Amino acid sequence: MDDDAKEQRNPAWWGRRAWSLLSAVRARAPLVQCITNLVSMDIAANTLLSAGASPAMVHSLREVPDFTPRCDAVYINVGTLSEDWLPSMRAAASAGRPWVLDPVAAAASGFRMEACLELLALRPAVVRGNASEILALADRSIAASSNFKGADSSHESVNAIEAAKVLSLSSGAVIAVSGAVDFITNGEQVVGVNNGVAMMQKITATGCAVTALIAAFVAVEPSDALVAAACALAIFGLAGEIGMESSKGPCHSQDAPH
Ligand SMILES: Nc1ncnc2c1ncn2[C@@H]1O[C@H](COP(=O)(O)OP(=O)(O)OP(=O)(O)O)[C@@H](O)[C@H]1O
Ligand SMILES: Cc1ncsc1CCO
Ligand SMILES: [Mg+2]
Repeated sequence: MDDDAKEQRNPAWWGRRAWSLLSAVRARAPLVQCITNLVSMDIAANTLLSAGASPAMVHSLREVPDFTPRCDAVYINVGTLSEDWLPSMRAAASAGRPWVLDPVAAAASGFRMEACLELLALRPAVVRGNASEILALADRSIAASSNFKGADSSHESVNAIEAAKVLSLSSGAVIAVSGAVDFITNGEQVVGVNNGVAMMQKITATGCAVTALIAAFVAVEPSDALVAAACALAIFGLAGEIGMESSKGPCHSQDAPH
C-alpha cells in the first residue's frame, strides 16, 4: 500500500477532506441542475442551499441545451419517472457535465429498470442508492424478490457491498450504498461511513437529498468521486445526528396527545 493509501485510512484525514470539500462548496456555490422526483424537490433544493450550493430544478428537454452546459454538476433521480422526463434525463446526462444518478426503486418495473440501465451506460460519476436498489441494478433477478418495498430498502447496506463492487467495475461509476453504514466503492477500495441516525429513514427523500449533496461535492472534486461521495454522505449523516439532538422525531399515533 502506498503512502497516500495508508494516509486515507486515518479518520483525521477523512475529517479534513470532508471539511475542505464542504468549505469548497460554500466558497464556489456550484450550480447543480436537478432532474429529480416530485417528492424530493424541496428537501433536495434545501439540502443544496444549506451546504452553500445553488440548486436548479430544471427538467424541460427544451432547456437542456442552453442550461445544462452552464451547470457545475447534474443530478438525475428516477423516483417519479415518466415517459416525458426520460428524454431530458438522457440529454442532461449526455451534456458533458459530471453527473450523479439516484436509481429510486429501480426494480419497481421493467420501464424503470431499463431506464436506470440506460442512464448507467451514460457514465455517471456516482450512483447512490439504498441496498435493494444497488442489488437490483447489479443483478436483475433481485427485482423478483418477494419482500420488495418500492422506494424503501428491504436489504442491509452491508449485504450489498459485493454487488456494489461488481456494479462499479462494470459501469465505471463510483457506487454508494446508503444505510446504517454507508459504503462507497470504486470497485477496489471500499469506504464505510458511520454517521447518521436511523430516524433519517422515516423522513421521505433523505436519500434523494444526500444524492443531490453528492452532486455538489462532485462539482468541486470531479477528479475523485469516491472521496466526494464519501465526504458528502459523512456531512449529511452528521447533520442528521445534530438534528436528532434537537428533534423528537415523527409523532406516532400511540404517542399523540389525547
Ligand atoms: N439505520 C440507519 N442509521 C443511520 N443512518 C441511516 C440509517 N438508514 C439510513 N441512514 C441514512 O439516511 C440517509 C438516507 O438513506 P436511505 O438508505 O434511507 O436512502 P433511501 O432509501 O434512498 O431514501 P429515500 O428513497 O427516501 O430518499 C443516508 O444519509 C443514510 O446514511
Ligand atoms: C416515496 C417516493 N416515491 C417515489 S420517489 C419517493 C421519495 C423517496 O425516494
Ligand atoms: Mg432512495
